[in-house]
Amino acid sequence: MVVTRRRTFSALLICARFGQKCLSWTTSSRSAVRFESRNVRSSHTSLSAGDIREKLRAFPGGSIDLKKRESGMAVITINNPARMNAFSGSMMLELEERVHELETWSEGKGVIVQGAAGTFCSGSDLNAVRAISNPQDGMKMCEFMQTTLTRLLRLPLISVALVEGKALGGGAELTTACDFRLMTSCGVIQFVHKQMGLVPGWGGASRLVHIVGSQNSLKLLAGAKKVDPEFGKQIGLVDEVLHCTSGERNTLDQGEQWLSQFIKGPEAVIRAVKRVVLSGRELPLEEALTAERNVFGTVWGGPANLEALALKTKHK
Ligand SMILES: CCC(=O)SCCNC(=O)CCNC(=O)[C@H](O)C(C)(C)COP(=O)(O)OP(=O)(O)OC[C@H]1O[C@@H](n2cnc3c(N)ncnc32)[C@H](O)[C@@H]1OP(=O)(O)O
Repeated sequence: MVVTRRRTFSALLICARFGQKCLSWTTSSRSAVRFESRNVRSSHTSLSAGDIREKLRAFPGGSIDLKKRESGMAVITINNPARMNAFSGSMMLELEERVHELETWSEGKGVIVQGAAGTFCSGSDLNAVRAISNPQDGMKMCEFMQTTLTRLLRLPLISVALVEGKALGGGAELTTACDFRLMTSCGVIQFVHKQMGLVPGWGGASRLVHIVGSQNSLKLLAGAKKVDPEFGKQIGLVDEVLHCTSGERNTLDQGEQWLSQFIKGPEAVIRAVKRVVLSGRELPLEEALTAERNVFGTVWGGPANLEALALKTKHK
């Protein structure tokens, strides 16, 4: 973990070797984030992550399952069907472990995040929420989930949230921590926080503004508006609508088929694509341009590039 204290947003370091440490910046006097090509760590000096782990561990149930395929596609399943895939405390901890596994998976190209048993995720487990309902614990839980979801979004893999059934509260926030959102025709994304007397805290509001803009975000958050596939596509939250069929397998097949069009080819190139988009999304232009050059250097003259040149590839 790297903690560099600064008073402003501006400290930014770009190093030449994108393959290892690439970029790091500090975000405020209270927190620091290190962004590496394969790793993100966040630490708030006034809040201890250690004791929230203990508290989260006290709320077991469900699991976060990860399957990594030889094709370079992984599937994360939010698995707690008895509670509509709500996040228990132990599931929050497990998600962090699964994200770490993906950070160290050098053959990976894509990841699908889905819910078990025909629904996506109903947010945090309300039983755990009741038990840690003081503001300090709430903020620590948010810090923990923000860090994990930021790391999920920054994986060098193209990520897809596969929304079958309902994505509510923290479940809606989770969808925004993926590059794309696919939704079955009977799916719903709803930021129900306002109806719970809350606002998003897992980073979902900040990411939502980047995806759909502030006007649409206000509508979704202040109106706790249900997003069906048609409205989702209209505002740019949903990238593709899938058939609503019975059977989880079928929906996953559709999701995998959709994602496979973007992860064809060598992993070095796919991961480089994700990295240049990530730096464009997260960095000021000058820094993004430098990062882009550095990533370019990792593929220029590389095996895929040389092969394409040898084949005299034409783009008809
Ligand atoms: C980060 C901030 C947050 O995430 S705050 C949490 C936001 N989420 C919510 O408020 C979801 C509340 N739940 C609901 O609205 C409904 O249960 C939904 C998800 C629409 C499903 O409705 P329905 O199909 O009728 O099933 P149901 O209500 O009988 O639920 C089945 C069992 O699942 C449980 N469940 C559901 N959601 C949660 C949750 N978030 N935490 C804990 N348990 C949950 C229900 O209580 C129900 O359990 P049981 O069968 O009564 O034992």
